[in-house]
Amino acid sequence: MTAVVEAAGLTKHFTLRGHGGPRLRGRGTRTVHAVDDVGFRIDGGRTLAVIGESGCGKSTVAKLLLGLLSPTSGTITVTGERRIQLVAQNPWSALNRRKTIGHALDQPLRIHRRDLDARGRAARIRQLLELTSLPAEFLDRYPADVSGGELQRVTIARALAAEPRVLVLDEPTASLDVSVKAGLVNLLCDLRDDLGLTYLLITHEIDVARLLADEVLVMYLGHVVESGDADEVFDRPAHPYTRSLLDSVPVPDPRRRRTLLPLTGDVPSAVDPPSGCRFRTRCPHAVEKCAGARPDAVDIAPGHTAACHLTA
Ligand SMILES: Nc1ncnc2c1ncn2[C@@H]1O[C@H](COP(=O)(O)OP(=O)(O)OP(=O)(O)O)[C@@H](O)[C@H]1O
Repeated sequence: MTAVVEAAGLTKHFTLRGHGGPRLRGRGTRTVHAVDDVGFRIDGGRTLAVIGESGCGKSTVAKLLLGLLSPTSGTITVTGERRIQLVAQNPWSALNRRKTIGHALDQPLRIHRRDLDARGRAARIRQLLELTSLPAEFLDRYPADVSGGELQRVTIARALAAEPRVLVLDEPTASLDVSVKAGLVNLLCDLRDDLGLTYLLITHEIDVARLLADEVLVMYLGHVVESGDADEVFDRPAHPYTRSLLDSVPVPDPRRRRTLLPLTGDVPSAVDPPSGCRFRTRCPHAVEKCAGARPDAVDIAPGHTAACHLTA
């Protein structure tokens, strides 16, 4: 396996200046620890899911990969040509309501496939619709004429027009009904396998991560608290945060139910994160040591690590 995406010591701090913001409570400069010393790799054709509550740094990792932000320190690299596309949560905001779907698909081809003439682009557009299981008559329709699930397929088709190797899927199913979610997840699996795509999936939907991910990175307040093979992490979570996060999701299969440790309270501010283990202020098992040094990631099983003083 060869790594297509690799992050090492990846760190992004945002500086809040002046005394205008409500978070500053006065003058001076504060630092938002959005992403701190994060490392991972995604091999070609694989899916890494980054999971965690809102504010844990998932979108910041995605923006660093897309090159929309530059790291404060550390690196995030993509091998070969940097062909990465984003599939965002809200397909309505990603598309121009006044332009047809045909236009939305033609636009990226004009930029990324200069080798194609009008006829070549029309053929490629038909292929893109087929790839995403959309009918050819969609070409003349407007975003308002199709359902949310169909529109998300259009945004996937549009992303594919740029011939990417890597797709960043940022909450791709969050705006969709449960009934259309499964179809979209299946489509994403098929596209990955047929086109050899590599995915970075950002989600707070554990069921979607379970279906799509090969590997999982669990983030809490900018830190990676657990990572590894998806089945291993989901079936044998080692970090108290992962266990609580998974316990917050209803599980229909009683064999998969664990002792419930649901999350209580909110994620603390990333401006002044807790010392040591950042989860300690909400952790039911926290002991004095947890406020001291940041726990190192230790091996739980081959390819499965957790950063908790109590599992070390
Ligand atoms: N441009 C910015 N300036 C200041 N702080 C920021 C900025 N972008 C993100 N943050 C902060 O960085 C932290 C991580 O945010 P991020 O959006 O990456 O989290 P997330 O896990 O993706 O959450 P969500 O699911 O809500 O998008 C949060 O505390 C957020 O407020």
